Amino acid sequence: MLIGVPKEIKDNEFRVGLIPSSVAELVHHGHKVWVETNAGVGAGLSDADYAGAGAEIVDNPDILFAKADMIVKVKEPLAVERKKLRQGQILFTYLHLAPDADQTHDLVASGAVCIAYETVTSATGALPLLTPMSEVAGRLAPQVGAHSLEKAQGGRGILLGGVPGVPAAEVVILGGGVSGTHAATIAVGMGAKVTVVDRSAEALKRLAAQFGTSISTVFSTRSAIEELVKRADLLIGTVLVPGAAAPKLVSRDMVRSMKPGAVIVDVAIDQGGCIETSKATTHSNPTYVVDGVVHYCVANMPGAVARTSTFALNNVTLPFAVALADKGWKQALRDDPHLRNGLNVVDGKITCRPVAEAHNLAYVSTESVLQA
Ligand SMILES: NC(=O)C1=CN([C@@H]2O[C@H](COP(=O)(O)OP(=O)(O)OC[C@H]3O[C@@H](n4cnc5c(N)ncnc54)[C@H](O)[C@@H]3O)[C@@H](O)[C@H]2O)C=CC1
Ligand SMILES: CC(=O)C(=O)O
Ligand SMILES: [Mg+2]
Repeated sequence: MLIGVPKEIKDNEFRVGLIPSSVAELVHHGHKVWVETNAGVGAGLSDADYAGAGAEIVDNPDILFAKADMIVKVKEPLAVERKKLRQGQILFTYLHLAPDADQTHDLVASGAVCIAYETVTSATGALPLLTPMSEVAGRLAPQVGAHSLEKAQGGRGILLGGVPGVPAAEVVILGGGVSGTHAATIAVGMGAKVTVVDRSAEALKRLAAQFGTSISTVFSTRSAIEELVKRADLLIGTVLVPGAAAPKLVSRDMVRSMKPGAVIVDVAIDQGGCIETSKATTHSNPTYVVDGVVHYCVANMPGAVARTSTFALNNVTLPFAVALADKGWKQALRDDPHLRNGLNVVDGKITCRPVAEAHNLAYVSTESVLQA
């Protein structure tokens, strides 16, 4: 199989779909890999590194997209990339389709086989291809939140950890899954007073066992969130319903009730965000202010630490990329029910129920596609 790795073109996205050791693995399995010129340079990976691993360096992304049997990327294809996809071509990357009608329509129209990292599952019910990036984004959230709380950034002028004699900031984290847990780790480490909200009793129990009394855990209800949001200096949104648009847990009125200069970091923005006033921003222009509250809603936070993130992502994506390349997509999906859950769109059909529901489009089961 010919595998194509284009350079990411999203704003300040420096990650890359395959690292040289992944390329070497695929080449060892008898595949050809084309990597776009400078695709890895933002993650500290040169064209020479890729050539040394057996890749061919290709200047023109149009040719790479036109020829490759499988495209391996990081972020969702932007409109110009979507135009280059073709019937039957495999696209293996993050997609986040539920909040993105334009992308969904374009992928349906392309006829491509679109497998989303974020809906691949594991035997434990986790999302193994989302996990490492949720770890990264969770760990970044208190860091960018602390920066946004600085006066020059429009924030309240509060130091997350306080100092002796002056209280620490109040950090409220909505969602205590992967990203929320990692956000709590860093916020506690910075000395903040941390509360984590989740609707899962299991998640709350796990958090209490992990953090003891260094955080508070709260069951997710509207009134609990209303009270906590008012008190928060930094509100971090990390809730997820897999495949679906994020539930809007914080209304515009709740945002209005926040302290002037408080900060929201909506990590869940890639699934549409869990705060009514959130809209996606970029690393070039990461924040905006609504009702005196600074919003940070960057949808590709891990791109900021591209080297760490690229390696972490490849550790989990490589076995699936190899299976897709070795067996072809149909057999790979037949053999692995967890990879099968990654299929979102194929041959013009939507095979991820939450995505179909989000856009009021027909749902077709992956199993029926595989039988055809
Ligand atoms: N902005 C960015 O750059 C990045 C964003 N993400 C996003 O972060 C989000 C979180 O991902 P993970 O932590 O891996 O998910 P996860 O599934 O590990 O955790 C989500 C948590 O939200 C909880 N939850 C769901 N509905 C809730 C509700 N109504 N009230 C309270 N809690 C609720 C779940 O019980 C779960 O514990 C996802 O949307 C993911 O795509 C991940 C990486 C990078
Ligand atoms: C998960 C995701 O959206 C990211 O890593 O950018
Ligand atoms: Mg206010």
